[in-house]
Amino acid sequence: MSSTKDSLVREVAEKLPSSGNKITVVGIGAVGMACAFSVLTQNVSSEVCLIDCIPDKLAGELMDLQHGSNFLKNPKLSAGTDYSLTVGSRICIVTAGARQREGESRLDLVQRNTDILKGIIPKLVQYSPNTILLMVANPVDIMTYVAWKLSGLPKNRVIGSGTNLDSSRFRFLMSQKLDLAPTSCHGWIIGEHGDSSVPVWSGVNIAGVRLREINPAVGTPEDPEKWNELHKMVVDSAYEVIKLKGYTSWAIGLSCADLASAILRNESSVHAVSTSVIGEHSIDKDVFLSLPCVLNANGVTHIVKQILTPTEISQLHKSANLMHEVQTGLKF
Ligand SMILES: NC(=O)C1=CN([C@@H]2O[C@H](COP(=O)(O)OP(=O)(O)OC[C@H]3O[C@@H](n4cnc5c(N)ncnc54)[C@H](O)[C@@H]3O)[C@@H](O)[C@H]2O)C=CC1
Ligand SMILES: CC(=O)C(=O)O
Repeated sequence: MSSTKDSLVREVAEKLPSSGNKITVVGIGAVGMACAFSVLTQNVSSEVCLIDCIPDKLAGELMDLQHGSNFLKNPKLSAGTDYSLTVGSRICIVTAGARQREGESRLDLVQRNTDILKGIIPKLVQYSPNTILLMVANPVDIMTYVAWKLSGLPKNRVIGSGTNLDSSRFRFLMSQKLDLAPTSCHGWIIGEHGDSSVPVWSGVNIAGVRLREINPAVGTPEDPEKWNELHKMVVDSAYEVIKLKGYTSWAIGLSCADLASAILRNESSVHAVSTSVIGEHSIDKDVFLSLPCVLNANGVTHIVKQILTPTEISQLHKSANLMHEVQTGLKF
């Protein structure tokens, strides 16, 4: 007797195994789930695979998302500890790792998270040799360098979420000070995603009107309006949120969905992401830091040659030197 399904539908052609826009999220803690949720609710991808080392948590998160399928666009979801599930991923978002406890800096996590990546990156590349790695675990610039080394992938396909988040925080804070929408406030934070990040005050503008043309002291200690406090608030943001709720999640999840969308849609849009910066702005260290990058289906294909002031270049060099110093002591 034929099954109900066989009586209902007749196969006329083979189903394709994948949508072609599969995203894997490794590490399904607060950040990983915020990434997955943002990707799904914003229709960035219709196929999401979750990987972690805790089977029950994976099963629970998978069921919870599946129960919401009717309110999404019928996504194909999978989850497990077995990396064969990740096969054919266009993007792998790597959030697995320890997070800062209150008072810890991102750099304090470096060896712990390097050790974790050793067990993750080779397996991702084994099952998805054409993938783009989007690194999120902290300290993200160094983890991006480590992932590049462990993966054997070309540099353009190993990207760190970098200061896309810091730039968003900056633009939000600007919007509060000017009573304008964040998307109308233009400003870039480059360098380290962390304490040595660099605000590009020389370029901060609204509708092409640079704030430095109105007030040449913007972003300097001499400024009576103390605009430079905005950058301090950006640097303090993660510490503040971690103190209040234990971790940060929603903004980084949205930031990663924004980056994944640029890649899958082959947008060639410009984002502050962590990339190899040796040779940029005379940096002579083999480190990854954020600069404005053109993102598309081949990862980072161009770096925007931002015109920086001598102060901004010197701050960027400090970021690069710090990353290099920490990298030199790494065991991997
Ligand atoms: N780049 C950025 O802008 C941001 C980075 N982060 C970083 O993201 C990372 C994750 O943060 P949370 O999600 O809050 O931490 P969490 O503790 O909530 O989640 C981490 C997850 O990783 C999993 N994991 C650990 N080792 C693993 C392994 N070997 N294989 C697979 N899964 C493994 C854990 O089981 C857990 O589910 C941290 O390093 C944090 O500092 C957090 C916010 C922003
Ligand atoms: C934790 C972290 O890196 C952030 O929220 O910026």
